[in-house]
Formats: sequence, C-alpha cells, structure tokens
Amino acid sequence: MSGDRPRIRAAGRARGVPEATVARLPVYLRALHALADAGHNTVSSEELAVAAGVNSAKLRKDLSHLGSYGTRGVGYEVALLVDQISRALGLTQRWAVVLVGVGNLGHALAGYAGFASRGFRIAALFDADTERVGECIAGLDVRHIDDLDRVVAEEQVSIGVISTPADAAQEVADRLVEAGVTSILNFAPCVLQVPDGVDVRKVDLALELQILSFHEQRKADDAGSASGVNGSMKSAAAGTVTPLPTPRVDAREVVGR
Ligand SMILES: NC(=O)c1ccc[n+]([C@@H]2O[C@H](COP(=O)([O-])OP(=O)(O)OC[C@H]3O[C@@H](n4cnc5c(N)ncnc54)[C@H](O)[C@@H]3O)[C@@H](O)[C@H]2O)c1
Repeated sequence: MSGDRPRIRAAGRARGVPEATVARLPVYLRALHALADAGHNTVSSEELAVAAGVNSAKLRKDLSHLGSYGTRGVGYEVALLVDQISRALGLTQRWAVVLVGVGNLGHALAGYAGFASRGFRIAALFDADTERVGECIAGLDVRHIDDLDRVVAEEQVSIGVISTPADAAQEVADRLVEAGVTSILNFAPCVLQVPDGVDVRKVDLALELQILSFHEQRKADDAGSASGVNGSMKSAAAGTVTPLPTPRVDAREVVGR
C-alpha cells in the first residue's frame, strides 16, 4: 500500500467528529446543494434543519464540530458551509473506487452517474466469472479478480464496493484489504471481519424495510389504541408480541443515526 495515500479514517477521527455527526454531514451537504441551486446565499439553522430532516439544535451541534457557528440573525453562508462540509468529508479530492461482483446489482452500481457527481471515480470493475470478464459497462471493462492487487496499487484505490453473493463477501473483503483498500461498502447481507484501520459501511435495503415495518406496526397499534381496540390484542392477532404502546420515534432519526 502506498504510504502517502490519503486516509479518510485518520482525517475524520483526528478532528474528533462523532460518527453520528459524520453520517449526517452528507445529508446537510445535499440540502445545501439544493438551496444553492435554488439561489439561496444564506440559510438559517431552522431552514437547513427542515431541509435535512433533523432538529435545529442537533444541526447546530453537528456544525459546531466543524467550527461553523453561523452569524446571529443571518444564519450560515451556503457556499462557505458547502466548502467546510466538503473538506470535512474529504470530498475536495476525487476518490478512486473499485467494485467487486458485477452481477445484477453490480451492473446497476457501475452505471450509476451519482458517484461521479459526488466526488467518486469508479476505477475498475472486478468479477470472478470469466464469462463476465471483458464485458464493457459504462466505459469500463470488467477485469478478473486476480488483477485486483495490481489495479488497487496503480490507481491508488482506498475504497472498495462488494456486490458479490454473501458467501463470497468475506473472501473478497480479505482480498481488498490485502491489496491496500482501507474502506469497504458492503452490499452483501453478511457481517465482515476486518482488521483495525479498515472501515466498513453496510447497505441493506431489506433491513431498512424491516425498520419501516416496525414503524408501520407501531402506527397500526397506535391507531388501534386510539379507536379503543387494545393494541396488545391487535399485535397478538397479527402473530407478534407487543405488550404496550411505546413513545413515537421519528423514522428519519433512526435511519440517520
Ligand atoms: N444491499 C442491498 O440492499 C442489496 C440489494 C440487492 C442485492 N444485494 C446483495 O448484493 C449481492 C449481489 O446481488 P446480485 O443480485 O447482483 O447477485 P448476482 O449473482 O447477479 O451477482 C453476483 C456477482 O458476483 C460475482 N462473484 C461471485 N463470487 C465472486 C468472487 N469471489 N469474486 C468476485 N466476484 C464474485 C458473480 O460472478 C456475479 O457476477 C448479493 O449479496 C445480494 O444479496 C444487496
């Protein structure tokens, strides 16, 4: 691995920004881009909080970690805040990404233009299936996984995306780490073991649906209670055990945590 390769992890933690704040920064950035596109030069913390779907106290605390406090009566300067958040997220440079597993999902990800517009360059696509090797997707030829080490070194790749079946994902993660990749985005439904210094983020749409299902069930229970039907009985009839209604939780807060 190249000794002078930039490291997301080292930069983020050195500034002491909490992980939950880091997870919300991209949301603020997206909201700020939309405000800038709509011609706003400044934004109040309340407006930005609404646009980002968080409460304004949390937003002000998050931004204070970046040393951004806004101006009383004016709010935040949109362009300045975009710059500060982009720097904190390491988006002032383009990160090279490799994608491993070019099946149904891999095809869709490889062709997704949103990565490029948000500062990421897909440097190479890999698969173990020789039938897929050589196929051209979005201007890139699929390479054999055995070329991974060489390409990661040549292209200075720090981030790897795994879209293989779950039973291949750990082996692929090991190969990525061995090659020098220090951040992994895992789409396979499994937990990966990685050494210290390697960050893993998992994307699982089924899990997100299950969280929504939890909230749907709570809403149904609440509606049942409000109309005089016992919530516990209603849940029991649906084959689940939910003893008592609990306080409402904002789904956006759960997902964004
Ligand atoms: N996170 C989500 O929300 C989400 C959504 C859909 C699918 N998935 C998951 O994404 C993964 C891919 O799904 P899919 O439908 O694209 O599967 P797929 O079978 O169409 O594609 C998988 C690809 O991985 C390749 N592969 C297998 N072993 C490999 C290895 N060791 N090295 C390199 N390549 C290898 C296969 O040749 C194939 O091209 C699955 O784990 C699936 O469960 C996740």
